[in-house]
Amino acid sequence: MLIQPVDYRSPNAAQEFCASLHQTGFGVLTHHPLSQALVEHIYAEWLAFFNSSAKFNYPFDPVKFDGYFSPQVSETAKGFSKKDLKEFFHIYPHGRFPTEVSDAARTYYQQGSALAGELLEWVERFTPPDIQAAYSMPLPDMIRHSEQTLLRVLHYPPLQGDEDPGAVRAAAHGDINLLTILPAATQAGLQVIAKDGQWHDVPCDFGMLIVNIGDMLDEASNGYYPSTVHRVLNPSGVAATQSRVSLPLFLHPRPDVVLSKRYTAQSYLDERLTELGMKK
Ligand SMILES: O=C(O)CCC(=O)C(=O)O
Ligand SMILES: [Fe+2]
Repeated sequence: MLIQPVDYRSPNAAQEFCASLHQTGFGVLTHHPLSQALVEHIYAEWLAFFNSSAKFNYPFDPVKFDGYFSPQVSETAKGFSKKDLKEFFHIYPHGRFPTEVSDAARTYYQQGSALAGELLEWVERFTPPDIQAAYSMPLPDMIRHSEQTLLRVLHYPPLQGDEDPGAVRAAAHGDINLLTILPAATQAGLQVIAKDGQWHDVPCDFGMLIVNIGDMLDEASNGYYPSTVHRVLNPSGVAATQSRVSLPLFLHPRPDVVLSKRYTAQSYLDERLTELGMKK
């Protein structure tokens, strides 16, 4: 297995976890503080939301970037021509939130952001001094009072058999932000690419928390923490007839934060969203 799960409660958790992030761009935590019951509640009620027409009342806002993104407006990964087979809803503190669901996802936003902030402290602590010296500020300061962190509720619909050949649930991509935390989804399918170019399944036992480095942290750490390309495969067999729901939280710095000599968080995000076809 490429990625060894780390028990959040273990005395060496921070060190082992950061070693995994350094080596693979990914880390997996067991026995972490996020409530599995809360996650399951969100999966169930948002699946019902995606299966209803209420979602159309919240069309995505091209400026604020909140709301419902249909499969027709979904992302096209960098270097790909087909849109991913997914629909999703973007939750921001300042954005719209459906009246059809409970506030569970809002609660998760708070708790997930707090945990992601703690994991960013771990990352800071286990950054080698020469790399750390180039951070424009300590990593936890980059997210202080940030309003940019994004909770995405993702629905991959059952496959109908008439999908565009070559279209996949999530084509190979790197995340744009600092750090992503992702509870194990309702189905397997997430894979990560290793240095030798082989694809590996990411451990996804229900209850695990998957964490990965995004491009902004790769940029700020000069590649010490690599943003690793990952994808979600199309299922076959019975799983193809079922939905997959997942819940990535993308930890973002404030827009003015300097990432490197080349980029602020804002200039980096603008460039990447343009590449994704999400910003004109
Ligand atoms: O659905 C998943 O398991 C991963 C989603 C993902 O990689 C993304 O939205 O960036
Ligand atoms: Fe991703």
